[in-house]
Amino acid sequence: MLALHQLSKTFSTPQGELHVLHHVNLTLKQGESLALMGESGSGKSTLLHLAAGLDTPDQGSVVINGHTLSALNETERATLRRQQLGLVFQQFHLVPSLNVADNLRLQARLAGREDPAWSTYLLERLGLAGREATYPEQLSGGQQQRLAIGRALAVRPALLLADEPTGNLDEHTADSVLSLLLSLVKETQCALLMVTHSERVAAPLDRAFRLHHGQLQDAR
Ligand SMILES: Nc1ncnc2c1ncn2[C@@H]1O[C@H](COP(=O)(O)OP(=O)(O)OP(=O)(O)O)[C@@H](O)[C@H]1O
Repeated sequence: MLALHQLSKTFSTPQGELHVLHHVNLTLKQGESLALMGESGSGKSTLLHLAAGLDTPDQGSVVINGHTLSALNETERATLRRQQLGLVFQQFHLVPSLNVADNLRLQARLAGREDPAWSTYLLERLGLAGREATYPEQLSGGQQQRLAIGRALAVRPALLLADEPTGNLDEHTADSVLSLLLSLVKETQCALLMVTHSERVAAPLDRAFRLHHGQLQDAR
C-alpha cells in the first residue's frame, strides 16, 4: 500500500546541510498499522510529508497503491492524494463555516467519492449521529478529532497518514479517539502510518519504528 525506497532528504540551513532522512526504506501492507516514533527534530513529519507527496525527496521514491509519486504530474498527484490518502493532524483542521455533515463529506466530495450510506454509518461510529447540523466550535476536542478522522475515512482511503492525532487531547479522550481510529482502520482495511511521541499510543499498533540519525530502527 505504501513503499518508501531509499528515501533521502536534506535541508539547507544557516548552520549548513541537515541530513534528515538517509536512505530510508519502509513498506506498509493493506490493513497494517505502523507507529513512527523518534525525538523532536528526528524527521518524523518530514517523512510523513514525503509519503503524502506534500514534499519531494532528494533521492528515492514513494509508491502509494502501485503509483510512484515522482512519475505523476502535479494534477495526477493531487488526484491520487484526494482519492487514496487520508490525512489527520494534531490540529483538527475542520472548516469552521461548515457543519458536521458537510465537514465529513468535504474530502469525499472533492474526490468524487461521496457515499451517503457510508457517511451515515461513519457519523454513528464517531458518536456524532444527530449532530449533523452542529458547527465545529460547538464540539469538544475529542469530537472534533473524531470528525477529522471521519472526514479522512469518508473517501475510503488506501492509506491513512496521521501526525500526532491524539496530541491535543487529554489522556482519557486520547485513548477513546485512538481506539476508535484503530477499529475503523481495521474495518476499512486501510494502511495506517502514525507519528507519535508516546509509547502508550504506539503500543496497540502492529509495528513501531524509531527515526534516529536519519534511519529507521525497529522500536520493539
Ligand atoms: N523546510 C525546512 N527547512 C529547513 N529545515 C527543516 C525544514 N523542515 C524541517 N526542517 C528541519 O528538519 C528536522 C526534522 O524536522 P521534522 O519536523 O521532520 O521533525 P519531527 O521529528 O517531526 O519533530 P517534532 O517531533 O518536533 O514534530 C528539524 O531539525 C527541522 O528543523
